[in-house]
Amino acid sequence: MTNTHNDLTIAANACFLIFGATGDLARRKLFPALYSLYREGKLEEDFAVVGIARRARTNEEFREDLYQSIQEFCRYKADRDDQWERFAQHFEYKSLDSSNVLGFHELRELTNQLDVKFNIPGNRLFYLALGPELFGSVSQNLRSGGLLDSPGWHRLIIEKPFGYDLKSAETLNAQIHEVFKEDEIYRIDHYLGKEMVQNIEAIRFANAFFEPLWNNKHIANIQITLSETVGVEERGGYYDKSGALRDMGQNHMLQMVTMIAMEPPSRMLPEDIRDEKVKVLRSLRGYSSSEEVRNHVIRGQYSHGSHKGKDLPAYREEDSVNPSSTTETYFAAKVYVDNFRWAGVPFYVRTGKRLPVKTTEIVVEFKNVPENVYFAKKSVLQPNLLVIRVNPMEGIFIKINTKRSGSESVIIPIAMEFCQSCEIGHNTPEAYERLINDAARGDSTYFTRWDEVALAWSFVDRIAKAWSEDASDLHHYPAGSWGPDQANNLLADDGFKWWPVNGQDEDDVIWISNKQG
Ligand SMILES: NC(=O)C1=CN([C@@H]2O[C@H](COP(=O)(O)OP(=O)(O)OC[C@H]3O[C@@H](n4cnc5c(N)ncnc54)[C@H](OP(=O)(O)O)[C@@H]3O)[C@@H](O)[C@H]2O)C=CC1
Ligand SMILES: O=C1O[C@H](COP(=O)(O)O)[C@@H](O)[C@H](O)[C@H]1O
Repeated sequence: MTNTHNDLTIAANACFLIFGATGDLARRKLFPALYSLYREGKLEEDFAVVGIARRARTNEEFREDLYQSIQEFCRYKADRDDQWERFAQHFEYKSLDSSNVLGFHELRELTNQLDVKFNIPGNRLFYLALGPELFGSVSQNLRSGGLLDSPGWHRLIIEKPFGYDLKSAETLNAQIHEVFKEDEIYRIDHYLGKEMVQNIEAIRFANAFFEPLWNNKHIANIQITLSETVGVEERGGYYDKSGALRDMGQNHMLQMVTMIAMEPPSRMLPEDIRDEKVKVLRSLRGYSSSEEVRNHVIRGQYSHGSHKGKDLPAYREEDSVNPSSTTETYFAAKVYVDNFRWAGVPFYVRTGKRLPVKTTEIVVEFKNVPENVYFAKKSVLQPNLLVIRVNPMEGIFIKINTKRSGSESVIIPIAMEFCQSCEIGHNTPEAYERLINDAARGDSTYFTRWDEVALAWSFVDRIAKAWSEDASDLHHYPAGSWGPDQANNLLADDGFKWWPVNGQDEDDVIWISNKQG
């Protein structure tokens, strides 16, 4: 296997045009990412950023918003010193309505001037941090307004959701393709920018003791949990139309399944990796009938509850949510990848809002040794686990069995943990930081290609269709709980259980960890 990922140290030399520059995503993620890249030398002095939105802002006001966003959300804090002044002078604001081509000619003039001012060879990175209804028209306006006439490369980063279902995604894709070629389109799935999701490749392909066991002969099941403590916050309007399956399942969840299940690519090149991911998506067993869906997918919606003593409203009481909504805020599914490697191995996946803990974790449960011939009378052997902790804690642990020291044959489980975030602390780049840097360097490995998106929608659409026909299987769970009990039966029916996240509640396990305290 050849590793041909681009050199991470190359600095971007481009004009970034951020559409939606006064919005939540820009403030919480994009500006902090750009500042971190600057502090780390991945942006040098030959770049410019134009923030675009409708509301009026002077450049000074925009730079003040930028400063506040960095103070609040960036892993580096800024001082109002020369370095800050140098950084801020790369930012300009342009007020325009993106759905209308009128302002785009002026935008082109502005970017041409910035090219000269900052010695940029016409490279353009367009970031659409806008509502999805604007993605198509903005792409068209970029062309009509002459923004694609500059020398250099032109790339489009597009936010999720990429469509609402396969049909709408196809329409959107066709609109964008009228303007941009596939290799110029960078569809964001920010989970692919997370350190430990990217680390899956290394864990699998750089370790002699994992890859030979990475198949249905040795793996009993895979569990992926994306749990959130938050509710829908200010996004009730969007979320009530989307639900957990579209919001997290179609993208982040299935992307993690592909990273775990894909075959080793022949080279670590974007297209080779994406080809392997597509094969996994093609192998997903589709559930079509209502009965199949009910047997394999559990959905839930949070009702009134509490978390850490705080009273929490029901989903139906949240702002901009239909009071009789049947939108799921939770789903758990048993997924099969029907190929030679994974035949018969269930992938149990679950995600939900208002669960007890914020965590993203992947558990690989290995099959037991053939027979517990030696220790059965005294000990119950626990399965070996490999646990990849993605979020918020980053790291891995493995759980193995060993003889209790001094005993004759008492077997005890030991968890050996490497807490990566404990080692490097705030130096872990944020997902958006990596992804913006990758797009600026032309590395599309951790962005989703159209065929991945389309296949993921095909899988999700069937479930969504069955659900839309009959909502009687929507279970209500108290906010602050682990979701509907029915999700436990998915595993119990196969003789498994959800492993506690973060290794919590496992009193009998001895931990060996680099964590302090
Ligand atoms: N926020 C988040 O954490 C995440 C967001 N996303 C996606 O990112 C995108 C942006 O989300 P978010 O920042 O939360 O949304 P916001 O509603 O906070 O921001 C929307 C932005 O778009 C601008 N805008 C809206 N209409 C126009 C228009 N016609 N012309 C120019 N600018 C316009 C708004 O500014 P103004 O009103 O001044 O025009 C504002 O800057 C969405 O697609 C969302 O789904 C994806 C994952 C996470
Ligand atoms: O894309 C989304 O992701 C967030 C969770 O992201 P994380 O990085 O904090 O785990 C989720 O809250 C949101 O609903 C969804 O749109």
